[in-house]
Amino acid sequence: MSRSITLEIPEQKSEEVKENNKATDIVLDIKDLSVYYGENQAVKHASFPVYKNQVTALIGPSGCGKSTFLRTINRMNDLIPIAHNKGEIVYENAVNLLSDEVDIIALRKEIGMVFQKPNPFPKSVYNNIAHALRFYGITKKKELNRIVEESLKKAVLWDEVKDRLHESALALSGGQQQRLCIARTLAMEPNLLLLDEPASALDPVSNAKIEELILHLKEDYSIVIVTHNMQQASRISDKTAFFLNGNVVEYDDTKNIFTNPSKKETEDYISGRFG
Ligand SMILES: Nc1ncnc2c1ncn2[C@@H]1O[C@H](COP(=O)(O)OP(=O)(O)OP(=O)(O)O)[C@@H](O)[C@H]1O
Repeated sequence: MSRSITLEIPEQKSEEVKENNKATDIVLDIKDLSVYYGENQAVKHASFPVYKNQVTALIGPSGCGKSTFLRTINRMNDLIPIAHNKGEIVYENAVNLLSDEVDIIALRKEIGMVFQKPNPFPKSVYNNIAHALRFYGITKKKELNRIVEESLKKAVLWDEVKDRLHESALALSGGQQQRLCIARTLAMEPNLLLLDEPASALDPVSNAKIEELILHLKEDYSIVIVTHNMQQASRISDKTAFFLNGNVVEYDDTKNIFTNPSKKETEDYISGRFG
């Protein structure tokens, strides 16, 4: 059962210490994480850091555990009765996200997730964003208007929808719906964004817009993205983790993974020899 403690993070050390200590640049430290569905082990002893203000890409063939890994971070897998896990996901050097004591609602506010298929609510564009804000107690119209506008601007959607705020979100194009889902997540002022193939269901133009948006967002957020698109991973990410059969075969700077991988399996995968 989750007790209602929030993800309060202790004060950071002085800027000087911060600069000299790489550990303070880590937003998530994954330590020996294993995830199971019943007897099936979908993630096997994963250990790697996720750095602040960077994009970390998770790549690998279908069924190798990427989505499971992502869903475990914001505890979406709690909803699957046969799922269980071992190991730790240490957030901001302070909280193990897998601990029973973590307040799941606070966690999901701080760590937002966007899925492969755009999933706007069957509500107006405005209310897609305002709905969750009201849930968190923001009810003043002026404040709601400000956050809705800011979030849509951050998601580079404002200009396209500012005259359609009270139309149904379902009338937007797929690419616009996905940027609305990103805006909805940003309205919660998250710290970390988890993106599960956010552009794969979209046309090339919308895909390019999402990529551009991700590059822009990493100035303010840390991002973990699952992608099947090798070019996309190499264009937008700083770090890449290559998953195979639940194992993290290789984790490195994206540049190294794509130009000089140290494992043969990685080389075979990125050169299209399997997957
Ligand atoms: N809800 C679930 N219940 C039982 N097993 C599951 C569930 N979700 C995933 N699995 C299993 O866990 C393993 C990893 O699946 P996962 O979806 O994490 O892989 P993936 O790398 O994200 O695949 P894809 O790229 O196709 O989305 C697979 O064997 C899959 O069948």
